[in-house]
Amino acid sequence: MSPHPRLIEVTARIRARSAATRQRYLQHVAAHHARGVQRAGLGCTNLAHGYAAAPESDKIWLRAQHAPNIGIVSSYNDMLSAHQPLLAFPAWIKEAAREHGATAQFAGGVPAMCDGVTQGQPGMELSLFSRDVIAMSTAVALTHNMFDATLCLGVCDKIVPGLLIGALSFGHLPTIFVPGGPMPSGLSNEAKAKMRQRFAAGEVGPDALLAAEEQSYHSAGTCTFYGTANSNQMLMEIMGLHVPGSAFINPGTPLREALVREAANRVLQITAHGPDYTPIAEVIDERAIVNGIVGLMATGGSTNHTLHLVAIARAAGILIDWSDFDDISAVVPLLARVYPNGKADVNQFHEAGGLGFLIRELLDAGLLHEDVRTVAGGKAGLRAYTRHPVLHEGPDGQHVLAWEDAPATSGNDQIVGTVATPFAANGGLRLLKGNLGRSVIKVSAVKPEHQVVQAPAIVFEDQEDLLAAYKRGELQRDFIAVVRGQGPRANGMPELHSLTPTLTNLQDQGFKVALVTDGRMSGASGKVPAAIHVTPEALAQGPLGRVRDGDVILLDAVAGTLDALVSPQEWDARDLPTLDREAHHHGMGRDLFGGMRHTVTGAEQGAATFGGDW
Ligand SMILES: O=C(O)[C@H](O)[C@@H](O)[C@H](O)[C@H](O)COP(=O)(O)O
Ligand code: SF4
Repeated sequence: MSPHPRLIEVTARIRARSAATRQRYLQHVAAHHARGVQRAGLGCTNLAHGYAAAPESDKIWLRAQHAPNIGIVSSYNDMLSAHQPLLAFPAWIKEAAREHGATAQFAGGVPAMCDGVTQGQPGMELSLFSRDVIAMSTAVALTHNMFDATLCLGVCDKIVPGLLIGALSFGHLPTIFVPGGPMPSGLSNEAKAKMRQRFAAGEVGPDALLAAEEQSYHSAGTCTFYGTANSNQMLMEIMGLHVPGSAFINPGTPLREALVREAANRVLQITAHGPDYTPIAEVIDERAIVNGIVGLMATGGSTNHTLHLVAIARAAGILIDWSDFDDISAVVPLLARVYPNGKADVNQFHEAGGLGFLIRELLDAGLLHEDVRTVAGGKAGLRAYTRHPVLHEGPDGQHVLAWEDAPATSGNDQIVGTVATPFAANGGLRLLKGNLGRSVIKVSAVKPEHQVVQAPAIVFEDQEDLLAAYKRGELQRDFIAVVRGQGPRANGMPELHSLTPTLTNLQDQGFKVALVTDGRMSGASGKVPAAIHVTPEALAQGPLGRVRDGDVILLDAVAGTLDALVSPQEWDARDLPTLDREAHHHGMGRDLFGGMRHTVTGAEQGAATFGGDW
C-alpha cells in the first residue's frame, strides 16, 4: 500500500525544510564512517588504556581490531522502577558478544530522573534539562571511540530521548535500544487516580493514598499507564530501533533476557564489519520521524514528544514543527485506548495485540512509511515490526527465540481498534493557535463535551498557588487556570501533573475548567483540557504575560484555537509584567542549570540546549 497523500506531503516538506541541515549532518557521519574501525584511529596509549581492565580473552579481540566491539550506554539506577532491571543487562550483553567472537564494553552510565518521584517537587525543574544532560553523557561515553556499535539501555521520559540525541551525534554507529519492559499490573491507574481525587478533596488521609500508590507502583518495571515512558517504547518500535516486539515484555522473564541477548546478536550483524551496515543516521531519516509522529497520533501518545521528537529530529539534521504533528493528526485515527486515554494499561494493550497489531493496521492503510531501514535489517522494512517475539524449547531444552505474526484480529476491541473501527477519526494531539501564542493539547483523553471551554481566566504563577486557592474553596466555579512562568527559560518547564486531581474534581463537579500554561503536563495527564507548551513563554515576552484575572479565554480544541477575548486595542496596550523566577533558580541543584535556562530554545524548537549547528 503506497503511503497516504498527507504522509507524502508532510514528509516532502520536512525533507525540503531540512535539506541543508540534513546534508551537513550526513557529511559528518560519512566522515566518521570513512575512518573504518573506529578504534583503529586510536594511538597505542589510547588503546592500552581503553582495554586495560578487560579480560585477557577480550584483549585479544580488541587488540586485533577485526571483531566488532559494542559500547553499552546504560541509565540503570534504583530510583526508576523501569530502570532497575537494567542492572543485569550488561553481563548478558557481554556473554552474547563473546559467543559471537566479539566484545562489549560498558562505555558509560547516564543519569536518569524519575518524574514520578520529582512530580510536584523542585527536582521537576531539572527534569527537562536532564534530557540534554543525558545526551551529553551519552556522548561522553561514546567519545572513547572504541566502538563499532552502540546498545542504549533506557526506558523513561527524558532518558530515551536523551540517549537517542546522544547516539545520533555518533550517527555512523549502528544503535539498538534495549528496554526493561512494564511492571506487572497492580491497582488500576483509574482506581489510583480516583484515590488521588478523594485525597485532594479531603475525603481520605495520606495513609489511604500511600497504600493505593504502593499497590499501583509495586515492583520493578515501567509504570503501566501510557505516558512518556511507554510512548518512548512505541517510538523505538515504530522508528525501527528495537529488536521487534521488545517494547512491552515484562522484566525478570526468560523472554526479556532472550531479547536483551538478541539485541547484542543483532547489533553485531549490522556493523561496518559486515555486509548489512546500518548506521543509526540511516535509520532516523525523515520517514522514520514521520512514522514516529503517526505512532503518537494513533496511540494518544505523550504530549512531551511534541518537544522530544522535535529535539531528536534536530539531532539528525531534520527540522519539524507542530504544524507537522497537526497535519498528520488530521488523517491518523486513534487506535488505542490505554490510560489516560482509556481504562486499560500497557500489559492489557500488549495482550490485546499491542504494537504489532497496531503497526500492521497502519501499514495496511498506508499510514506509515513501510520502505524504511530498521535495525531488524533485511528487506522487510517496518513490516518486521508486525510480529511478536516468543520462546520455543530447543532440542536440549534451551530457549529458542522466534517471532510470530501479531494476531489477525484485536484481542479486545475496547483497547485496540482498527483503521475501519477506530476510537476517533483523528489523532490524539492538536496544535492550538491564537493571540496567546502556539500550544498543543492532547485530546485523546478529553471527552468531546470538554474540548471547547470558554471561561474567565484566573492567573497563577506557581501550581502551589492554584492548589492553595482550591483548599480555600475559591475555585468552585467555571474558570480557565492560566499558570504562567513555567517555560524552559523561567524554571525548566516542569510538568504540572500535580494539578490533575484538583482540576478533575472540579470538572467532575460539573464546572467548566481548563488549564493554559507555558509549562508541561505528564504523558499520564488526561481528562482536563490543557493547552500546554504555550510559546513564546511568558518570561520571553510571550503574550501569556498579558492575561489578567477575569479575561474571558476560549480554548477550542476542535477549531484549533486559543484566544483571550480582549479587544485588540486593549490587548496591545497592555504592559508585559516582569516575572520574578529567582526562587526557582537556587537550591536542589538548580543553581547548576543557569546556563541551560539561558540557552534553551523555545518549546516548538524542542526546548533544546544543544546547538545542532550543522
Ligand atoms: O510524562 C510522563 O509519562 C510522566 O512524566 C510520568 O513519567 C510521571 O512519572 C508521572 O508523574 C507519573 O504519573 P503519576 O504522577 O500519575 O504517578
Ligand atoms: S514511567 Fe515515570 S514514574 Fe514510572 S518509572 Fe518511569 S519516570 Fe518514573
